[in-house]
Amino acid sequence: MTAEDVFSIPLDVPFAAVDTFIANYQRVTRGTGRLMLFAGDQKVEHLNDDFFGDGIHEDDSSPLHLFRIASEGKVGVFATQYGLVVRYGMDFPDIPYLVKLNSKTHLVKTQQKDPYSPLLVSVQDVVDLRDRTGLAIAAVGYTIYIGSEYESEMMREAQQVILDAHKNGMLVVLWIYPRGAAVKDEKDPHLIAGAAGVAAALGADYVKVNAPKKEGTPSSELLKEAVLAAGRTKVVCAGGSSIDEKKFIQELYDQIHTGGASGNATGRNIHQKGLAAAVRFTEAIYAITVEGATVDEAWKIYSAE
Ligand SMILES: O=P(O)(O)OC[C@H]1O[C@](O)(COP(=O)(O)O)[C@@H](O)[C@@H]1O
Repeated sequence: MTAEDVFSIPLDVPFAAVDTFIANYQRVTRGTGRLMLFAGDQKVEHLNDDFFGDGIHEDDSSPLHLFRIASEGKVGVFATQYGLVVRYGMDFPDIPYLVKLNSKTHLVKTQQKDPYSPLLVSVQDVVDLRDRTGLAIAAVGYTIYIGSEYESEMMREAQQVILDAHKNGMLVVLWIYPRGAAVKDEKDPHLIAGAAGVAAALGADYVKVNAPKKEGTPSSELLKEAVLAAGRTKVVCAGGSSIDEKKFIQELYDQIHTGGASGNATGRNIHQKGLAAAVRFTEAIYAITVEGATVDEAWKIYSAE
């Protein structure tokens, strides 16, 4: 264990919120610090492309599928937008939630305009919902596109989100993507490490980055620079489009055990499956991420009918 692995409560969590912060951390990581984040924010991010069409199970065509998976599967935290939480949360009170505070669609391409994704809902709205309903809203999330001409506005909002969330005992996951006309290679390992460093400087608990890529070096090796740059902010990697399950499990294992990642943020690879397979895949991912399973053990969990 290094000095970076030690769980410490950030100093912007006031005394009155410390117990809530610790309880949320314990709940979403089972006390391991490793986060299995089930990403269900693509209804906005990718419109219906991720939910309907070739290779996507028909179960995925309704938002209910996301909630069923999060409820029946093994998930550290389920990330989705505020509107979905208020529409379905009454039927799924046991899910640990992360409310994604900003989102944008993919219709306007970065060649047309630099991305900007302002807040849709405030931390206070989320706190009010949590306190009024008793839902287990353990965290909030925010996406920053560094390199965009609007990065300063997103950074300022993200900083405020962290202050407000910590004041209320909630964890914060920042999604940070280098993106926009100024960015030549979004997956450049040095740039991804820069994104991880931005999250550390803002005081995020977790940062979600894309897995770095560079010809000739395994991605998990490249990830080490980002994990070092992030320091006490823990790094989790994005899932990406659906791939072969065994390959996914191996990549995740390598990200954690070679790259030093503290978990994963996975959407399509889970929810594009039918309910039973999706639930089994959450169990396999959870086993690798939180329970220290090997690739073979996780594969057995997924492939057992
Ligand atoms: O596993 P997935 O489906 O890639 O989801 C992980 C995350 O990546 C996103 O899909 C966004 O990624 P992009 O902006 O690169 O498309 C988020 O919506 C989601 O939280």
